[in-house]
Amino acid sequence: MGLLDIFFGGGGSATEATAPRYTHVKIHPQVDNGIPAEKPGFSGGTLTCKCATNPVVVEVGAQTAHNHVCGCTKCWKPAGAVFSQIAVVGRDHVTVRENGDKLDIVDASAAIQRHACRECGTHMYGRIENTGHPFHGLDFVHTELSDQTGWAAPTFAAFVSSIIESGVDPSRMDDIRGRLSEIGLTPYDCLSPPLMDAIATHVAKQSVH
Ligand SMILES: N[C@@H](CCC(=O)N[C@@H](CSCO)C(=O)NCC(=O)O)C(=O)O
Ligand SMILES: [Zn+2]
Ligand SMILES: [Zn+2]
Repeated sequence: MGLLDIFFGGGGSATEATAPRYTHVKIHPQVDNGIPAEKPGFSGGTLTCKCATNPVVVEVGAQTAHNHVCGCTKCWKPAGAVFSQIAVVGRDHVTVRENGDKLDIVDASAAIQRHACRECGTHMYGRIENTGHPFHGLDFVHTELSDQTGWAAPTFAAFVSSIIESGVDPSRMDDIRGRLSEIGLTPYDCLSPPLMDAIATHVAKQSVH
């Protein structure tokens, strides 16, 4: 194979379909069997915790944005999942509707204060109270807690290397990154480039040059 073949994909036709190689690798129930389609015009729904009785219900009155799977240790994951799935929405669109007395803040010192059901442990929304934070004004929510369909689909994977901090064997990382790429969730070890650029822009505006 010559240099041009390497650059231009010699050895296979451009239309040749590549069979998925990593279907045995599980990421999160919302993405393992196909990512549900986002609906144009979708305008929100309700999130319900996992309690069989008196669940906490939170209304999210708008479509979410920047949905992603997150490998960090802080975001809530359903049982058995290696990643969480998490999106943002304007804080003004998040309202606790039922059993809010069951909510506790997981870690008040964290940038994102995660309000979790103390009985089942589900994180119902994460709020940034620091007005200087680049994402102040946005709440973090897990739309898989909703029965409605049409929420923003995840588009990338964040904090992928951080899954090792939760106990994943480093030898699995090639397969996990392979699976994420295969399903269209480009893996990053921090946030996606547009979000990192937004953070850097915020920091640049705050600093005096
Ligand atoms: N390696 C750490 C990373 C934790 C981290 O920085 N998480 C991000 C993303 S959470 C949603 O995408 C973050 O912004 N955290 C702020 C916070 O959690 O308050 C780890 O895995 O713990
Ligand atoms: Zn609960
Ligand atoms: Zn996270």
